Amino acid sequence: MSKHTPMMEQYLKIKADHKDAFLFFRLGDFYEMFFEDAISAARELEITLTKRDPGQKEPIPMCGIPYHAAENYIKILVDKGYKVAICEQVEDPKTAKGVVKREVVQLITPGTVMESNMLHEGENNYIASLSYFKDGSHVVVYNDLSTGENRIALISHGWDAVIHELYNQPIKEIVISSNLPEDMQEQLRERLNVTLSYQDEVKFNAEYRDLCGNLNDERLMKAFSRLLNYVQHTQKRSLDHLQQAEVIELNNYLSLDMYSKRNLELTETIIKKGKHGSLLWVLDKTVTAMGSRMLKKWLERPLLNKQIIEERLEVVEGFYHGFMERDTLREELKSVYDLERLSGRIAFGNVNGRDLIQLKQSLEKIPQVKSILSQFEQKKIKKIAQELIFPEHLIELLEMSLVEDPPLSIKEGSIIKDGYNEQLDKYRHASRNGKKWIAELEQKEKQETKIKSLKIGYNRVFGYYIEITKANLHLLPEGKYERKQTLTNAERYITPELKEKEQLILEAEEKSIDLEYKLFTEIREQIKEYIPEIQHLADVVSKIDVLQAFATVSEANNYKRPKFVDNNLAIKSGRHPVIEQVMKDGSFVPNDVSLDDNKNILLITGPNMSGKSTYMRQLALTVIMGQIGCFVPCDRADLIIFDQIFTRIGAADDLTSGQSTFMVEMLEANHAIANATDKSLILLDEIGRGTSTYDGMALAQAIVEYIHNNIHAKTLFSTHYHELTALEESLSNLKNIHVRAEEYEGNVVFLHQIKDGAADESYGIHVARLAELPEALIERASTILQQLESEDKPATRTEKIEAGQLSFFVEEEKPAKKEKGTISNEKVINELKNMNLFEMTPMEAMNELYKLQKNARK
Ligand SMILES: Nc1ncnc2c1ncn2[C@@H]1O[C@H](COP(=O)(O)OP(=O)(O)OP(=O)(O)O)[C@@H](O)[C@H]1O
Repeated sequence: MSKHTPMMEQYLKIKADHKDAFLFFRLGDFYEMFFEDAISAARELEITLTKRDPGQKEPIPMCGIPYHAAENYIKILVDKGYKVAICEQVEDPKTAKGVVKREVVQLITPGTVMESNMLHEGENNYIASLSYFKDGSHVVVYNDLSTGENRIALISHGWDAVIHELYNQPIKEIVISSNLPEDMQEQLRERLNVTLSYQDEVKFNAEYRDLCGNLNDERLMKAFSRLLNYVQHTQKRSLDHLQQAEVIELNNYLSLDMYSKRNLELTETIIKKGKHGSLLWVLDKTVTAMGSRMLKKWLERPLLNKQIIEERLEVVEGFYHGFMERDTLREELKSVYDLERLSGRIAFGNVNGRDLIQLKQSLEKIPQVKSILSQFEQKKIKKIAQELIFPEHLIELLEMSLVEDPPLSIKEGSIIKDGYNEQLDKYRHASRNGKKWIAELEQKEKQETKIKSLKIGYNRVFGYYIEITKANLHLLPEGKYERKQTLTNAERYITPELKEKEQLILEAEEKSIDLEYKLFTEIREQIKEYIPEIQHLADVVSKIDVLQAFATVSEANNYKRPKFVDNNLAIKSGRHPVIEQVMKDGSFVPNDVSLDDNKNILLITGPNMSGKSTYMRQLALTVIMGQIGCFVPCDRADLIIFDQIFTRIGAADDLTSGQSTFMVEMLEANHAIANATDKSLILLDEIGRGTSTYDGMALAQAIVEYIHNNIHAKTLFSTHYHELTALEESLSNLKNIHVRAEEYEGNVVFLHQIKDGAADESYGIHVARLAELPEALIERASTILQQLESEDKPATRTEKIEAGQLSFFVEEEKPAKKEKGTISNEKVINELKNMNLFEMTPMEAMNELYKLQKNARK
């Protein structure tokens, strides 16, 4: 015998199929949760935990929420990464025999929400699927259910590349096979902060054929099926708006690894994780939510194809010069609603009348947008105007059928226009006539009874009634009306005629509401046919919006159209697009950059805080802006099309990865070295500072040499190791530059100007003074510095290099700059004796050993 009631049995059975979701179990006007779900939901939603059958030996924990307020609670849970299974009563309780039948009608998960209050306007909400194949390749599918977008990428360079690809995308949930090794699952959870879902079935369903378009790789089809199977399993309804899968050819885009996406703060800042302060924040002058989403996608995938970049720049230039027309264009675009998400809701079946009016108003704007575009001189802009094809019949349909200001609900009538449907007109006529008859009756009765305050009212319980105040009751002839209700100050009456009319009016109203609902759903079905056209239109409008935004931001900040050249990168008076905005007062100091094949490594020295990292970042951001087709912050730019950007910049240490600062530094450097080509841009900021001086300097030098000799990538390398500036003599393609600072009355003045040659001083102590460290401490540091400088002992860094210590990493030994005394064998033995091996890193030990051996051989 089961210890549970039949309803509880039903609950447990359904819950068993939805173990990873909160089961919202419909009981009358509430969604109830039981057992563990109730305990967790009470905690997460801050609602009261109660007990079912409290008298029993083992009462069941329970909590509930009113069904009409469910959306807010679902949002809280989904935002926290949980899933919610909505279990409804699927038969009428009045006619049900035994326990009412219940079923899960929808599974709401972080990646599949459709409700607009759970989505961010300018951001996609992706659910992704990840599949791996025996040949070592992986396939990632991105789907945004709210817009219908489907995109697929094949990644053939192993697992790391998958993480780099997925990083920083607005993914809320990833569908994987339950066989994916646990450590990989862990990385997805930790690094990407997403909900993981499992779908092992990847069978290709014939229904998906249209969505697959021209996918011809079995791996892509399988991965896509994983996603579609899951989405269908969770949504259990029409997904007609899903668009044909588009393959992302990763080789067509500038590749930005995870570190660069983060370090360059393209779409969000490192610390606050917000848009404010990112490059997106500066560039986002779009006026539609669709445009804003497209801009973000462009920023994440800058182009490699010069022709497409030039086409975008061409349009931006056209918009740039036609500023009056651009202003008008922006105004018109502002009234175009989110066509992508509207079409998603149409297919999904959750649009209301207001959404459809927004659709109509947006479509009505298109002819104006078209006509403004055709006023621009630029041919490419005129061409875009022709791409704005919009379904005129749809406007007619919406115009004919819907009132201008429909209510939010689609079940209470007042949506459909008079004249659209004959039957509806008849019902409305009957109801209006009935109401007119009642108004006339009121006048007639007033005259007959001479009671001026007599009125006819209506309430849901008694229907229509005649109301007479107690003070006037004496004027009413006995038995004229039938008494229905007594109030403190009045009596309410009815008459058979009034009830007869009431019957007619109510019947007509009820029928017209039902009919309106039916007509509305029919209109919605008809609109579904237009979804591909609306989506195409949305795409073109988004593109126009992004390109006008580029022109707007370029004009406002005096950016210049870049020229793309093959070899010699030259930027005149370049600026950092974000910092110059933050500084606002125009005090940002512009700097030139020159990188050619003969001098493709710039070694940057200069005091702390002088602007080394800023200079490096500004180059990367300029390159990215150019390759997305935007003008760039400078007076003139000859840019090269880079295939990849690698960065190791700033203090953006990856605390979540559980790695030490130095390890992260090495990982990032290694990633660059392993993947960069001579078409890549590498930015390395103070490599080696995370370890002991010698280790750090040795590694820094070895890395520069490696890039110089083997990779030939354009590289910016900043360092505090002044000793490295000597490399200019041995590495022919390396050039020293420095950021200028001057000392004035004992203080350092940062000029933020880049000059040729190496910096002569480090000014570290001056910066410490700026940071207001105690004066006594600063003085002590100055004394120690003087001592160190005057001692000139073998341990000074310059000497280490000159003694050849670092040539362990160098194939060809550098000529020593100055003669320094050699170390005698006795000294070697003494040094060996004094060496404290337990306090040395392996690298330090190796360096020492090498040095000793070298000296012993002399
Ligand atoms: N070109 C410039 N014009 C005006 N201000 C600048 C410029 N470059 C940098 N700065 C200012 O100087 C500050 C420090 O810059 P940055 O972090 O690039 O210095 P750094 O040399 O890399 O310092 P550290 O060596 O300590 O990392 C920036 O936050 C910015 O406010």
